[in-house]
Amino acid sequence: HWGYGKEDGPSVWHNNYPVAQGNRQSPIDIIPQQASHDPSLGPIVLNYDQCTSTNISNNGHSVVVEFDDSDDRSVIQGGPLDNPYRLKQFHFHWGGKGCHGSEHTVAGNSYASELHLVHWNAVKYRTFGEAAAAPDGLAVLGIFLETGDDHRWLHTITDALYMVKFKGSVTDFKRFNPKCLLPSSLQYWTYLGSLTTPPLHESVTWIVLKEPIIVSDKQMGKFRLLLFSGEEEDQRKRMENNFRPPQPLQGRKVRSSN
Ligand SMILES: COc1cc(C[n+]2ccc3cc(OS(N)(=O)=O)ccc3c2)cc(OC)c1OC
Ligand SMILES: [Zn+2]
Repeated sequence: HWGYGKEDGPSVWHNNYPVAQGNRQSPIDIIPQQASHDPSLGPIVLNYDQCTSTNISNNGHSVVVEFDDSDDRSVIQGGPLDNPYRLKQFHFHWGGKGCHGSEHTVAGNSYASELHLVHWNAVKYRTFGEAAAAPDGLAVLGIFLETGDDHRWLHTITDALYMVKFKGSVTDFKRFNPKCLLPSSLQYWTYLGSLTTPPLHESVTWIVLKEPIIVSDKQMGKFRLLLFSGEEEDQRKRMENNFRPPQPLQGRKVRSSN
């Protein structure tokens, strides 16, 4: 199976997932000066108010908050998107103590962590899996986390992490509205890419916010109490550095909202 270690990490994923060497892989290094400003790019609109989070779990790669995506209560639309895309889950990628762990980088600089809100095109496709295999199936909103002061609302998530320490653990996590994790500006970069973990499907319209949110070292430290390993495994492997490094741009254009 795949992971983030020396033997099973991003450098060998192509053995089982050849698309890893495809021409629209993610993440990428975003170079702001090379992004083309596109006045036709409208603002992104997030309707998360009826948000319907269901549970929080440790899938052995990250911590994931799932949503009930049986209707259009939580959607993202506008910007580069032709349809509303339905929120399915969000999860994080982070580094080791004091190291950086974001997936996208900005002019070669990485942030402490990166939050991904994963949405699927329920107008054109019947299921997430079907959408995940289609070039316009998914839209992932990426938000950088930078260390500084405590984040007022991230506690709701970090306080629940002890309940999902081991791979395969899941617990109820209701009525969490991810709107509280957004920065003040929704200015973004957008480009066509892929899932950043296997199966690495090239089905993602990426929308990466320019403004990071600020979280404390202490809050980031709680993510590192999670384990890649299951309760029954004898070696405990701390969950950290669960990020894929930037991939070749392959001639793609990154567009910038104004
Ligand atoms: C619910 O069904 C699926 C769940 C998943 C779980 N999954 C796996 C990998 C993912 C990688 C992701 O990559 S990221 N880091 O770019 O956001 C996002 C969501 C993911 C969700 C994958 C599927 O097919 C690809 C599914 O359809 C069969
Ligand atoms: Zn991700």
